[in-house]
Amino acid sequence: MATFEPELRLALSLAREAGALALAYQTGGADVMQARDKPDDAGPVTRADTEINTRLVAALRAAFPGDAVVAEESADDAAAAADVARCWYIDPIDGTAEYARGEKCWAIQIGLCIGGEPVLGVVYEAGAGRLSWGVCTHDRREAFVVDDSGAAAPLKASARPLTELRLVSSLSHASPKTLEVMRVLAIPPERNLRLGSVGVKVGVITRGDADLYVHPRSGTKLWDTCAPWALLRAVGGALTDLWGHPLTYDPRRLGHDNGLVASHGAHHSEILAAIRPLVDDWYRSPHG
Ligand SMILES: Nc1ncnc2c1ncn2[C@@H]1O[C@H](COP(=O)(O)O)[C@@H](OP(=O)(O)O)[C@H]1O
Ligand SMILES: [Mg+2]
Repeated sequence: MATFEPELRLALSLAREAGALALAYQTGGADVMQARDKPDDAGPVTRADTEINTRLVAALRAAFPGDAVVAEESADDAAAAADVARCWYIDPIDGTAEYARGEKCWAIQIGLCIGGEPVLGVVYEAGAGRLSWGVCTHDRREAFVVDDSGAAAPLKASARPLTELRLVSSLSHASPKTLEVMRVLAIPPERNLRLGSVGVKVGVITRGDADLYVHPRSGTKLWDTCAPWALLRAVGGALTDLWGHPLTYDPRRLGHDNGLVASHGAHHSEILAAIRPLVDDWYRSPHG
């Protein structure tokens, strides 16, 4: 039986350790965080991103030497993972822009894909004191959220009807296309919660506090979605590109160039159908 207990235990302890380091640096202020911009408009990076990246990659390689590890701040060698069945995708800090501004909506994300399918995910929102984990395999389907006191509760997505959908969307990478999505789905502004980090946004759906996350543009990468998608799969949610195609986890193609639609699952196909005329209008054909 594949329960992935050793993998889960290690990922949880690494995430907690990394979260403590990131919080210590964030509390230290700008001089300690050392935020700078990556080349080619790739967004900000801080000392916590690079140091946590190094620690997580080393620990996972040591514990599981046969596995591939693809991590945001050392992704130049990602293509070498293409022929390895088990691949970890690591985002040392997702929502770095928010982290560097001293906000709370960022997360340490550790995900494991097997044969291109996310089976295990840990998303630690250290600033918010919330750690979510999920395992979704043939033998085990479980997802929990644990607070800093250690109290754990099972994750459970909502099944709010199409007429009452609550949206989560990007804070730092907003797109005017989101307003068009809100118009066709009749979602008023007060039902659009804007937050940093894919893991934080998907986390809101896995706790039933929102139903839908749309990122109507490129820019997210496999390490942004792997761990959150494992959580969402475990609670019966859905995640596709804007056309409804499943996401592919091939380390030779790191970008989700066709956007993201994550939902509680119950109305995913209706949501895709409602936004399809917009999507067709935005792009002549799926690219990437
Ligand atoms: N248009 C875009 N350009 C660059 N990066 C983008 C992007 N849209 C999303 N991302 C990346 O996707 C992640 C989630 O974005 P957001 O928090 O806005 O939802 C962030 O990862 P990092 O914070 O790990 O760099 C961010 O950099
Ligand atoms: Mg990220």
